Amino acid sequence: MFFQITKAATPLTGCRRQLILRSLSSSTNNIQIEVDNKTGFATVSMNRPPVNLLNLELINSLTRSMKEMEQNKSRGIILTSTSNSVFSGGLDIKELYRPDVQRLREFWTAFQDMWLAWYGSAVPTAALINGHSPAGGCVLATCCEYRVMLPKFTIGLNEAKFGLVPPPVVRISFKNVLPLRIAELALCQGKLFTSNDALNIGLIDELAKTKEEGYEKCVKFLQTFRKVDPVARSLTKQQFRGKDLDDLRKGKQKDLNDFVEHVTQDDIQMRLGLYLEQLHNRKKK
Ligand SMILES: CCCCCCCC/C=C\C/C=C/C(=O)SCCNC(=O)CCNC(=O)[C@H](O)C(C)(C)COP(=O)(O)OP(=O)(O)OC[C@H]1O[C@@H](n2cnc3c(N)ncnc32)[C@H](O)[C@@H]1OP(=O)(O)O
Repeated sequence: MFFQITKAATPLTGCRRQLILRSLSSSTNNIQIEVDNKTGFATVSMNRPPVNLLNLELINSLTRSMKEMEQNKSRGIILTSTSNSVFSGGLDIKELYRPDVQRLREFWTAFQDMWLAWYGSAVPTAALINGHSPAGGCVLATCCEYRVMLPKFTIGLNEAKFGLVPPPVVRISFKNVLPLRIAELALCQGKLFTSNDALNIGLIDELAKTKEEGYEKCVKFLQTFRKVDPVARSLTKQQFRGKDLDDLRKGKQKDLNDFVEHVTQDDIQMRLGLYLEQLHNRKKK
């Protein structure tokens, strides 16, 4: 993939000059990448209005972005969104409801690959959670090594609430961040935590009042690796996450078959249909 590089001021950091890297091969422009001249850190912003739902195309763009930044020897990545109120609304349920099975298989394979790329990234990562982050949004945030969140939003894995069983790939990164008992209870309850509660249980690392402050906190975290050898850092991270990554790599086909079998069940389809309707009618009441 090719990037067009232009210099511009960024809304994130006021007048600090940054390189804006815009994906040319993505016809939807669903990701924006900015590289800070001073720090060399890249900000990857999900840009799929209105609520950054993870459809096949956005998922593929996220995977490609990570691979390219690794190839470019990026020194750190901040994942955020261009929205003012949503980090990511999670999976686009339209991908799961009455699906074309071939596309559903492609969709879940892409999600597995995105998880492998972000959870296993060689580059240090921080999530700047500038809005709600349910389900798939929470998975992305927990794939990162550090989380800074803005107040009065929610984050968590709420799948159980609408009748989905979170597959292993969804549980693992959550479990990597939280004590096991809290993770188990939260998953069984389908609980969404407020920013404050997320801080109290350790689901996020810091709160920030504004996106700019959150950005600075992410930068500060990434800078903690400045004097660490990048290869040693990356191999050490692999030692912690390697088994999880290997388990999915080895079990990819089974995980895919389980996912498709689960999602295409009549009962699950009915629940997904009801949930979509509920979301659509939410504001009419
Ligand atoms: C045994 C192994 C097999 C197991 C297989 C299990 C499968 C599970 C797999 C993976 C785990 C991950 C699952 C998910 O991510 S599912 C998605 C979960 N997400 C949610 O529940 C969030 C729902 N959305 C919201 O709560 C809100 O939209 C919001 C807080 C994100 C944003 O609120 P707001 O800004 O007020 O926006 P709107 O609510 O107005 O939404 C705008 C627009 O978007 C539609 N919409 C919202 N979320 C979704 C969604 N997830 N999928 C599809 N569509 C969505 C919403 O209906 C509006 O559209 P409109 O009605 O047409 O205007």
